[in-house]
Amino acid sequence: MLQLTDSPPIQSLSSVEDAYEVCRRVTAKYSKTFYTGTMLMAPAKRRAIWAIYVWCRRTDELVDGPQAQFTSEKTLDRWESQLESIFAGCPVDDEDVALVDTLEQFPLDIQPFRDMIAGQRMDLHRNRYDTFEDLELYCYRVAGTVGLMSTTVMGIDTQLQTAPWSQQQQLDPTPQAIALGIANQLTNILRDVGEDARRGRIYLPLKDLAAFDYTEADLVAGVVDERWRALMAFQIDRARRFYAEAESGIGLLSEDARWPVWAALALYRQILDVIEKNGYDVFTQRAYVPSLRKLLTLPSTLLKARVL
Ligand SMILES: CC(C)=CCC/C(C)=C/CC/C(C)=C/CC/C(C)=C/[C@@H]1[C@@H](COP(=O)(O)OP(=O)(O)O)[C@]1(C)CC/C=C(\C)CC/C=C(\C)CCC=C(C)C
Ligand SMILES: Nc1ncnc2c1ncn2[C@@H]1O[C@H](COP(=O)(O)OP(=O)(O)OP(=O)(O)O)[C@@H](O)[C@H]1O
Ligand SMILES: [Mn+2]
Repeated sequence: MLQLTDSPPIQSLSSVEDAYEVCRRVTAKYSKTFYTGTMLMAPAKRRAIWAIYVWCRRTDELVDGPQAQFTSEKTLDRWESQLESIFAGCPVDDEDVALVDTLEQFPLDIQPFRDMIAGQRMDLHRNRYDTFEDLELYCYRVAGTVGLMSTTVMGIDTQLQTAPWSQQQQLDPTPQAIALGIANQLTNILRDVGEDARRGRIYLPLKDLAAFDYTEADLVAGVVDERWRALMAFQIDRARRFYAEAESGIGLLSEDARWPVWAALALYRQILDVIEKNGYDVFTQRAYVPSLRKLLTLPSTLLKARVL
């Protein structure tokens, strides 16, 4: 598991190549979907995403990982200081070396990284969300921000920027990048309802539960009945609407980024299909897309990347 080092800075940090290899291994281990997406990318962009993935994973692990019980606001303050150091070109530990190198090649803005930490601060103090608007802010912070980081690395199609008709078109894919992050986070929340409830967290908006006459006690008990199925169908439909919004922005990305993003979108969205196939029982079984199914999905995403 990833650990945030409390020890004094390591004197001899790893080489850039070794740091990227660590990031590659961590991405492959913790997210087969995103690792698959990165393997469709050009090498420089692929390893930059690995470096960002590891920073995001370490940030999430502070509040979600095995050391979470020791994490306080001060821990996140220290992590934010380490972030400032990285953006100043000064790595503190081995994994930072890869992100420092990435920052030398891609003009990443520090704000989405700060917003991600703000999202983790919400997880420190909050384990219920009354409305979808409350939840949407959380999803922006922990996932929409990843869309912004990733888009900077993948790049926007400059030919579109100079086309004669470009003034009339929306050429900035920021809203769609954020939408894909939110869609992924909503999917992750639906997949992990049982796991999160066992840790005392309910991300599903309480107003949504009430609208389907389903209680927090039902959720903690893992009740799967007509009320639960209707509530989950409503949640899945909303997540799919965010995926649909994201799709409209992929064509604005650099050509070499479109297939990886179509692939990552399609693979993650398939988790929703598996939840439906499992009868919405996210309490006793974890919905996942088998590796073969992931591979069989790739050709159709390549076609979409070329045509749409
Ligand atoms: C192919 C590609 C560019 C992928 C980006 C990979 C990346 C940098 C992901 C970081 C994910 C991460 C660890 C974030 C920390 C907080 C967190 C855990 C967020 C949730 C991710 C779940 O990750 P995982 O499945 O590994 O977690 P489990 O432990 O298995 O639960 C999230 C669901 C957020 C994921 C959000 C994204 C990957 C953003 C996607 C958006 C884009 C790539 C923008 C595309 C651009 C346009 C115009 C559509
Ligand atoms: N956090 C987890 N808890 C339990 N099982 C997991 C977890 N992560 C992955 N698995 C198991 O690993 C296998 C692959 O699942 P999955 O594709 O979701 O892994 P992953 O690497 O987390 O992918 P992604 O995060 O992109 O969805 C499945 O058997 C799944 O049950
Ligand atoms: Mn995972």
